[in-house]
Amino acid sequence: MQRRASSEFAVQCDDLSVARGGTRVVEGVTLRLAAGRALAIMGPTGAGKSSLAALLAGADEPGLAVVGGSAAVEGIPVRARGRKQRVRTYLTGYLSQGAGGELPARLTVGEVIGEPVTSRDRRVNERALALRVAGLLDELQLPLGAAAKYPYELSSGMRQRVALARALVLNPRLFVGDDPYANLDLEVRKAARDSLLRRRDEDGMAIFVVTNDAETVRDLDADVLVLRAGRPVGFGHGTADVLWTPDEGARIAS
Ligand SMILES: Nc1ncnc2c1ncn2[C@@H]1O[C@H](COP(=O)(O)OP(=O)(O)OP(=O)(O)O)[C@@H](O)[C@H]1O
Repeated sequence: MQRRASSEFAVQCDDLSVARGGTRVVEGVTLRLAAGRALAIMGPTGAGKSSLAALLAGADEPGLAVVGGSAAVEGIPVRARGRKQRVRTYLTGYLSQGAGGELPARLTVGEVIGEPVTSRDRRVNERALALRVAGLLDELQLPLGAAAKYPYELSSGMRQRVALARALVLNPRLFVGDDPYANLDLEVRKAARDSLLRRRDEDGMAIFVVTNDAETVRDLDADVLVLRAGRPVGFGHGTADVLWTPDEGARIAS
């Protein structure tokens, strides 16, 4: 598939509202994420963080829909269907919440990682793909031999890294990661972080993460948007200088 020129913003939402199964779970979110930058969505459980991430990543979930305002990824509206939708999902790497536990059981790890490529292009150069998969395994500190194994043969931390490799295999313009370091111990977490940062700094990949971990925010030098019950209640750069909406400011001070 042809790559398009990157647009000014990897993600642009204006007064966006999102419903899941008919219930509004995100209300009135306006945000910008530029190429080469990172944005962290924070907030308590049920705030709508995963719903927003899934919508922007183009998750295949029938009940998830824009019900107000607009959102675009790399300039392509998320409401667009057909070819535009395919291009948008091609440009986006998505690591969903719990992705490591939901890898296709019947594929080998090599096939799992390569699937975003093989499912889009049947005439793939197998050798080039095998090299790309091997490069990702190495980068994420997985043994080369893991490519021939099945997901159930790996630890949960290894499966999480396989899911991350799969999200990165198409060299996305936007990475959407929902709790990306779940199940990773400190050492491999550093490898995962370095892969994200290298793509951000060298290729201009934008990073959109759902996390409540201040260290992750600091590592990524991320802007922060805090959601509560679907509504934006705080915004800032890093966790130290978040500007709160008046209601939330009073709530936090009290
Ligand atoms: N698959 C689903 N179908 C319908 N409603 C859902 C689904 N998943 C989540 N919800 C609902 O959507 C709302 C927002 O949930 P969401 O998972 O987006 O929040 P979250 O901030 O990511 O929470 P958490 O930190 O617990 O993952 C919640 O009320 C939740 O019950």
